[in-house]
Amino acid sequence: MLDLAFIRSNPEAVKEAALLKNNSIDVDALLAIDQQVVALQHEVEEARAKQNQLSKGIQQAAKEKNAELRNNLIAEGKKLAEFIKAKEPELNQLTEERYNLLLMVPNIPDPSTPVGKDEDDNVPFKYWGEAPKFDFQALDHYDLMLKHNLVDIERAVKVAGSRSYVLRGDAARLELALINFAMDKMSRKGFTPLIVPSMARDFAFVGNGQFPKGRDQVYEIKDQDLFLVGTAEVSITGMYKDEILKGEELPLKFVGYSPCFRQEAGTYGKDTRGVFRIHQFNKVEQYIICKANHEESVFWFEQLLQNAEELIQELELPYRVVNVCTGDMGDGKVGMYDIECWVPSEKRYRETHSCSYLHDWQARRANLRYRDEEGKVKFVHTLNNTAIASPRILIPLLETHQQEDGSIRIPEALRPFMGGQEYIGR
Ligand SMILES: Nc1ncnc2c1ncn2[C@@H]1O[C@H](COS(=O)(=O)NC(=O)[C@@H](N)CO)[C@@H](O)[C@H]1O
Repeated sequence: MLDLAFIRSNPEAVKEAALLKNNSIDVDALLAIDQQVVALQHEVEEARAKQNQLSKGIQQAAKEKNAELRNNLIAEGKKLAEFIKAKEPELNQLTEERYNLLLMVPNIPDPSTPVGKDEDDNVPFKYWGEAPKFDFQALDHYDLMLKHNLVDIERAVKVAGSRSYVLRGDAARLELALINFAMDKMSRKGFTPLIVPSMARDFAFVGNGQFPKGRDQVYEIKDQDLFLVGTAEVSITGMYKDEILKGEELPLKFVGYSPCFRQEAGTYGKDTRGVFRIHQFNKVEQYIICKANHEESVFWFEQLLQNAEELIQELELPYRVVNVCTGDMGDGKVGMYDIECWVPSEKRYRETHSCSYLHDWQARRANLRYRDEEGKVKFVHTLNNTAIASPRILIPLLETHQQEDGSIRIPEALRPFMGGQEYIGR
């Protein structure tokens, strides 16, 4: 959510952002409702002020035993009370309408964001590692998993329906190793490890921006104000709601693990082979709450990206980083980088990480605030990036490190988390 004062004084900038982000918000309609709310608020406050004066006058008239004046003033007070009673429902309804429109207003993208329609317009700006050259018939991740009995999709589908999977044997151990590898490295970087709820209340999804627009992607717990999170970002965004943090305790740096659940509505038929796009997966999430300062946000944006790059480099996976364009970045982002790992079987890069900074767009929605050194209460800035998301990361990992004998080399960095094991399938 943007500051209403900013929208009032910069309608054109907001309209431009909406256009760039394929966002259909009608800024003029929002401002028209806003003017009605302000006018009505003014009328009701004036009436209340008059009521206060009248009650003083009534007391005074009673003291002076002036019954006629007292009765006139009481009658006037009744008329005012009726006026307020009549206006309040209209004021509440318009205020709610304005709030619901405010939730649909996109953030202003940073000028460095490429203008574009969709992911095809994202701009790669960094490459790392050489795509492996196999002098043997390389297998894709699903065939590798079947070969080593590392997955059971049929039985998973029996239990949980489409886009589900069972990881078996060393794949199950590999996923846990990857989660521990990420949590361990990020903890040593001073990020506080969290294991957060995968169920959260509506306000947390409004807070991170998943609601109202992305409601169709979320599983709901029947008859409770609880929904399954698609990312620990939702749970962490909700944790500090309504608190006022001390400036000196910022930035808060979290590395949060949670199972993640996504309906993947609208992706029918896409990425149906293997474990690329599934309804439940595990993710280790980097999350920053920092002071409301653009330079500080940009610093952490680069840091979160670098943290993820270090993890991927230790996994010895070739990747590239793309600057996500305005049409693909979503409403809340000021800036967004995706990391895409090379997938040999597809001979292309595929997204494995997504890094964003949002200024105070989430903080306004979730009411996350801090007191700065001058004692002023402000909304914080928030940022997030994937550290590791599995099993998707297993795809480049298994394919890239497959050997001619069909075994899979476990990267050095992961071995301590796999009991020192060096290969799968040997
Ligand atoms: N349906 C899915 N199946 C498997 N992995 C997924 C799925 N959706 C997302 N992921 C993984 O989770 C990563 C982050 O998801 S994201 O929506 O892009 N971004 C976020 O959730 C942010 N909170 C940063 O992690 C993706 O890059 C991908 O690696």
